[in-house]
Amino acid sequence: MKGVIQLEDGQFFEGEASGEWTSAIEGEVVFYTGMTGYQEVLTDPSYRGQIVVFTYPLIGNYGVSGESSESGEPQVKGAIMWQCSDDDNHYLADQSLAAYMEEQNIPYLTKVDTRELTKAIRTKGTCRASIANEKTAPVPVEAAGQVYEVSQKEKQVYGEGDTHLVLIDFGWKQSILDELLAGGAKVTTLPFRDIADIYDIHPDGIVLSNGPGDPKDVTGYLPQIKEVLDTYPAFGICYGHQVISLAYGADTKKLPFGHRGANHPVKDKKTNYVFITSQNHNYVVTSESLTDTPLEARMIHVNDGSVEGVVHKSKPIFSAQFHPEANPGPQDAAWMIEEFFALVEKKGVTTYA
Ligand SMILES: NC(=O)CC[C@H](N)C(=O)O
Repeated sequence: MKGVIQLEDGQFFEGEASGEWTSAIEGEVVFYTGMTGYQEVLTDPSYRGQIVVFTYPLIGNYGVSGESSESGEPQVKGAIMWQCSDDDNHYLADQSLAAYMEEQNIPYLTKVDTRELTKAIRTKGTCRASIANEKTAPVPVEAAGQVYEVSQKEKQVYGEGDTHLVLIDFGWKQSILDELLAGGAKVTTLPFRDIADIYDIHPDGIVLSNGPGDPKDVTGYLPQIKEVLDTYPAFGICYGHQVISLAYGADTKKLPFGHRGANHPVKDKKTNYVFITSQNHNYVVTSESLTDTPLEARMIHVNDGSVEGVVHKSKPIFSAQFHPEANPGPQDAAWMIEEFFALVEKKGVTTYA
């Protein structure tokens, strides 16, 4: 059956639809360049409500496994691929990607020229798009507040380690929790709306999670978040990094088409090392806005010079715009999580060098 994705500016790309739809599926369209990691992308709460274009032509070649989801449900609104595999030959696979997409009711198009579509997004910038059986113009509204949908309602405790960390929930990924548990922590996940409860928990440190949409959606909570940051050692990942920066008075802006993939080079200004990172973000902290804050840019994206991580000049607080927990992607930045543990456990901060 025919399927069409149309962008806000009227450009459209035809392919095959995974179903017959009574109305168009709409969302912000973004592209992901990794060859692997499709299951993590589809289930990462940071992708909430987005339509993801996979630029690598064959998606799904190692199937879908119960172990690899980043949350309990698919988070994307839809997906665009050249080819979606109906094979699942990997020994850990439970089902093929095509079967998973159908079972989970994720609308998708195949046989779309994803390279051409990606070039259109790069030229026009991130925008809304619609997927339908016939050409349909998307309604040009800006979706907002997805972070309120994905941050869980109740706090929850995981693990029994001696180091107690609170994971501030803006829509945390399973692999961030897994890394903290693997490091030997007991982890309490706490919805950002309940951040004031942290003083009853008395953690050794806090991790601010990833999350969907614009970090300014949580502007009303920034004064409370700053007080908490002033009190506990903190590490921010992606959305968490943006929130730390906003809380200390820096600003964020939307990139023209974001960074999403598994091969983004980042330079650490402290050591001059460049490492390859997994990324998934639309927004960045603007470097000029850091000038009058107690933060400084430590990590820089090698391709476009944007801020990829900050460090507080006098407090034990640092952050990454990328994903040190990887999943999908390379684990070159895993040292940052070790560094955070060292900071919290006061063993003296190490570096990966
Ligand atoms: N992965 C994330 O946490 C994404 C952060 C934010 N939603 C952005 O797009 O920039």
